[in-house]
Amino acid sequence: MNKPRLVVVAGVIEKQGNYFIAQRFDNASQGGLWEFPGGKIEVGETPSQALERELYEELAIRTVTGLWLADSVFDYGDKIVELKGYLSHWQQGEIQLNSHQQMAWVSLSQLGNYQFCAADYPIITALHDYIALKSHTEV
Ligand SMILES: Nc1nc2c([nH]c(=O)n2[C@@H]2O[C@H](COP(=O)(O)OP(=O)(O)OP(=O)(O)O)[C@@H](O)[C@H]2O)c(=O)[nH]1
Repeated sequence: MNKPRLVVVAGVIEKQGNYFIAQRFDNASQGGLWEFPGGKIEVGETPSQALERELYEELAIRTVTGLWLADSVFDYGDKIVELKGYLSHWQQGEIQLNSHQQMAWVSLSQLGNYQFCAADYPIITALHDYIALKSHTEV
C-alpha cells in the first residue's frame, strides 16, 4: 500500500528575538511534540496562501509569508510529510490557541530544549543558518 504523502507548510514567527512554537495535542499524530504552526496545503493554494490561511485558523492572526527557509521530507511510518518552512510576518490580531495545547516564545538557543516533530529539524537548522548569515551581513 502506498502511504500518503502530505505537503505541509510551517511558519516561523519572530517577535523581539524570540520564535513562536506550539505543542501538538497529546492525542494527535506526533502528539505532544512541538512544531511551527501551519498545516496541509489544499488544492489550488500556493504554499504562501496555505500558510496564511492556516495561521489564521490556528492562531487567529493575519500574517504575510516571508522568506523560504527549507524543505524537509520525513517518513513517519504511516505517512510521508514534506514540510516547507517559511518565515511568517505577523500583521494583525492577538494569538488565540485554537489547535494546540501549549505555546511558547523561545530564543534560538532555547529551541534545542524542546522536542520537535522529526521533520522540523532541518527547518530549525536553516533558521540558525539564516540568523547567522544575517548577523554577519548587518553592519
Ligand atoms: N503544522 C505542522 N505540521 C507538522 C510540522 N512538522 C510535522 O512533521 N508536521 C506534520 O504534518 C502533518 C500535518 O499536520 P496538520 O496540522 O495539517 O494536520 P493533522 O494533525 O490533522 O495531520 P494528520 O492528518 O497527519 O494527523 C502532521 O502529521 C504533522 O505531524 C510542523 O512544523 N507544523
